[in-house]
Amino acid sequence: MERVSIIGAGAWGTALAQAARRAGCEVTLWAHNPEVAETLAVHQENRHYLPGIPLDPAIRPTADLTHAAEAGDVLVLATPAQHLRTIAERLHPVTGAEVPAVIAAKGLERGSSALMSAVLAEALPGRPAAVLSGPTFAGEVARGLPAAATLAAEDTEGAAALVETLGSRAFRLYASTDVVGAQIGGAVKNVVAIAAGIVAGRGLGENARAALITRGLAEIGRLAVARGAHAETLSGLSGLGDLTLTCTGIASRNYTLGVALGEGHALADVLAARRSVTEGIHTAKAVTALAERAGVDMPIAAGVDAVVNHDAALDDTIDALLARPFRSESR
Ligand SMILES: NC(=O)C1=CN([C@@H]2O[C@H](COP(=O)(O)OP(=O)(O)OC[C@H]3O[C@@H](n4cnc5c(N)ncnc54)[C@H](O)[C@@H]3O)[C@@H](O)[C@H]2O)C=CC1
Ligand SMILES: O=C(CO)COP(=O)(O)O
Repeated sequence: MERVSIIGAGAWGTALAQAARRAGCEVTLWAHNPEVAETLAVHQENRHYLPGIPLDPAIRPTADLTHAAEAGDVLVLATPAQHLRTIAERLHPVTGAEVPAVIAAKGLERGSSALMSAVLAEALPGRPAAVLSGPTFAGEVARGLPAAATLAAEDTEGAAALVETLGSRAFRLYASTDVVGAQIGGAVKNVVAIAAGIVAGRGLGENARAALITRGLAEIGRLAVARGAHAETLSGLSGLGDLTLTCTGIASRNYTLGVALGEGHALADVLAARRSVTEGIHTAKAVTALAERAGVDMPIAAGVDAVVNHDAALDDTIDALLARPFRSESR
């Protein structure tokens, strides 16, 4: 039986623990907060981040990172993106260099604008790194409803091996070698989802949301290709698949944040009422800086960054987007 350690017991880490159990793995689940590990052990339920879903009692919760690292022949990193560096640095001295690390976080690092694979290369050097990304709301995956995602690793055999380890009937994984494309799709869709939510919350209509999703995909594609991704990855599960889910599904934290902003609620009030992470806020800042440096036009991401990180007025930002000059659709 393969031993898998999931690092991060938020909604997604918990769902991945369930998926790995269904795939027949021995699973350890590390929680940053000892209280979460305790509730997982006592109730076989993640009452903090994924309430109401009974978990496989064979999942082994722990708050001891060294123990979790030693218990896994595969590590799945499911912390929020902004915490991945610190956790990976703590893992460095306690894991073997041969242990593959699968990045399940979706985001760019604030400040450096680095992809999670670049963060990992610095914090856990020399490790085979893979990326798991796709349209996967945690609650549905935890319940065992069917879902599919991209499992990308530069090494084809490594990707295929991880698909075998983590994939199952209800959690269908598709191997890819496009580590960059899978990460950019997964990270930037959160930013576009905030914009899609704003469109819905402001009552701008279904046409506007479809336009926003499509033009959002265009700007994700421009950045991804500029960073060396394959264009076709962006029409796959980690691109169009996740973008569609997150820009329409009411289980999305990013989309519902946008809806609330569009309805006129203040960002601080929405965030104060949430325990869970809304990745698009951080990634909006990071991706806007990255796009500026790379000379890639990303007006939707820049608009979201202006609203959520720089207090720009919503209606002015929407007006500025609508006033942009007409251009060829292929640009
Ligand atoms: N929830 C979902 O449906 C999916 C989430 N993801 C991605 O997975 C990542 C984790 O998201 P969720 O599990 O949903 O988060 P969550 O909001 O459910 O939980 C947040 C997690 O962060 C942990 N945390 C808080 N402070 C920390 C710190 N200083 N160091 C380390 N960990 C800390 C909390 O203990 C908790 O485990 C995100 O990048 C998200 O985009 C990816 C696919 C699906
Ligand atoms: O990544 C996700 C689904 O694939 C979860 O999206 P949210 O973080 O917006 O809830």
